[in-house]
Amino acid sequence: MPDSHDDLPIPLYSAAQVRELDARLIAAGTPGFELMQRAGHAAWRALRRRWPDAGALTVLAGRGNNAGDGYLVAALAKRAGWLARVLAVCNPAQLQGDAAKACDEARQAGVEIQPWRECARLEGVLVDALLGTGLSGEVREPYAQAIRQLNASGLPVMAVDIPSGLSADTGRALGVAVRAELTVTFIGLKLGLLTGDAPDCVGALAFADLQADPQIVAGLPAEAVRLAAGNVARLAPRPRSAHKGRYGHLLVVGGDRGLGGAALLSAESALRSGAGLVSLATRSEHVPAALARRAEVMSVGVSSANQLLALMERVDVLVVGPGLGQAAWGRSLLSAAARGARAQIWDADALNLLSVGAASVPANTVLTPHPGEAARLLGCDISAVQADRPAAVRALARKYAAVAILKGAGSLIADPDGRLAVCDHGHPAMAGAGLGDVLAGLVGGLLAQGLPPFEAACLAVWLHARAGERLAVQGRGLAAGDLFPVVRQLLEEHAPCLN
Ligand SMILES: NC(=O)C1=CN([C@@H]2O[C@H](COP(=O)(O)OP(=O)(O)OC[C@H]3O[C@@H](n4cnc5c(N)ncnc54)[C@H](OP(=O)(O)O)[C@@H]3O)[C@@H](O)[C@H]2O)[C@H](O)CC1
Ligand SMILES: [K+]
Repeated sequence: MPDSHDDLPIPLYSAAQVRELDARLIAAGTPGFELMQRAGHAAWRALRRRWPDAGALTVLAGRGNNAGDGYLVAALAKRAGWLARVLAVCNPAQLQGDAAKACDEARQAGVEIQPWRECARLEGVLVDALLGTGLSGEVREPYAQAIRQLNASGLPVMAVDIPSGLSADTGRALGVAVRAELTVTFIGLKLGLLTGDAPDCVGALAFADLQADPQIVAGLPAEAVRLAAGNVARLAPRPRSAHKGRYGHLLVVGGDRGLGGAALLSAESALRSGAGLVSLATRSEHVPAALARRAEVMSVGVSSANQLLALMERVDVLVVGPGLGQAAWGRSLLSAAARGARAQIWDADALNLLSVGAASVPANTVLTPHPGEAARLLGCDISAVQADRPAAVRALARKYAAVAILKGAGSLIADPDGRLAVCDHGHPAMAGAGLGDVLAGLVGGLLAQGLPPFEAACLAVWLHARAGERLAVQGRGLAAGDLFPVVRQLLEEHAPCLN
């Protein structure tokens, strides 16, 4: 396994699962202290790679095995001729088992071990070995104060296994969390390193498998998978005899008065992602502009549910919601769509109307809420959604018996059978108008080409996030429509159209 956070489909574990992995490896004959020594070496290697000339480090150590890792990093640094100090947040005499052994190793190497004080002098690279997967509940004092001091120091920070204060299961900062430049995590990638507050805390992520027996690791079911080129679905190459009838007919329903652009963005996104035919059912006043902008989209003015039902006869996939509004027009069209037997994507106002019981979700639907919409759908507040994003997206999938995409930092995809995927690509510049419309159209376009709902949702989220990332790092302001050519290019790279 590479020790860098490469674009690989790595399984994601909960804290309990990683502890179980630890126990299985030890039961299979690898002593716990051996694992800790490997962790110490992996962390020290990653630190030296990133800060080769630092020459000094200060470890902030707690009282569990996470601290043990930190003591061993200090011992290795000292032996390499670096200045190495450990500031112990709790009395080292309280250390037990492997952590106590690690502390002895640091002492024998000549590491200076002092009690941590708020006024303690910090120098060199700071090593966060306060809390790891043993964190439970909001961070207590004096750990919280140590974390605040570390974050305020302005010095480079490496987190051991997980930034202290970050929940390994949910990615939420439990009161306060370390903001690291680099996190070195061991044996199993934790789900909480990729979603929620993690993008603000983890920094660059390095992964070290500690030479764990792959068979033992594979023997433990993972909590989720990280989406990567290696595990997102691929569209089948197209035969030279391909014709548009083979790639689905998608209908976008939306665009109430003043909201026509959202629906058109979705339609164009579906078109650009390869759907065979794309229609747009919208307010009549938007039709001339839609035809002018995208003649390839068959735009039709609709004003009644019956008109929509007639259109639905001819299509394979529906995208309902972009610019739908929540007035009578949008309500009547959503109630018609809900009677459809086709695969559907419910986005934006379709979700808001769903949350007030204006319609019920048909089978084969993909829901694409952002955290606010998810909170309304679950009848809770947004802080509860963000407090445990994996639980929230799973609850949505179960409640509506649908595939659910929970957008936001570290987008999550769940299906009613319990599958869970995380996409840790993306960029803050993507928090803008229209990006959701483009994603909804992209999911629809992939469904129209025959991908099952969960696979279509995962591939769409991954393409959308990668495209946004590629554009944002070019330093350009990001308009939603800018994604179209980049998504197309990524699709071609990932799943070439021709053999
Ligand atoms: N399998 C692996 O991946 C390996 C992991 N290693 C390292 O081990 C840690 C996990 O070590 P563990 O001892 O289980 O737990 P921690 O070190 O994370 O922390 C336990 C101590 O933290 C205190 N604690 C817990 N919650 C809080 C809180 N909210 N506020 C303050 N303090 C808290 C807890 O105190 P209690 O009073 O609650 O007991 C414990 O003292 C893992 O992350 C890796 O770094 C191995 O080294 C290598 C293999
Ligand atoms: K830590």
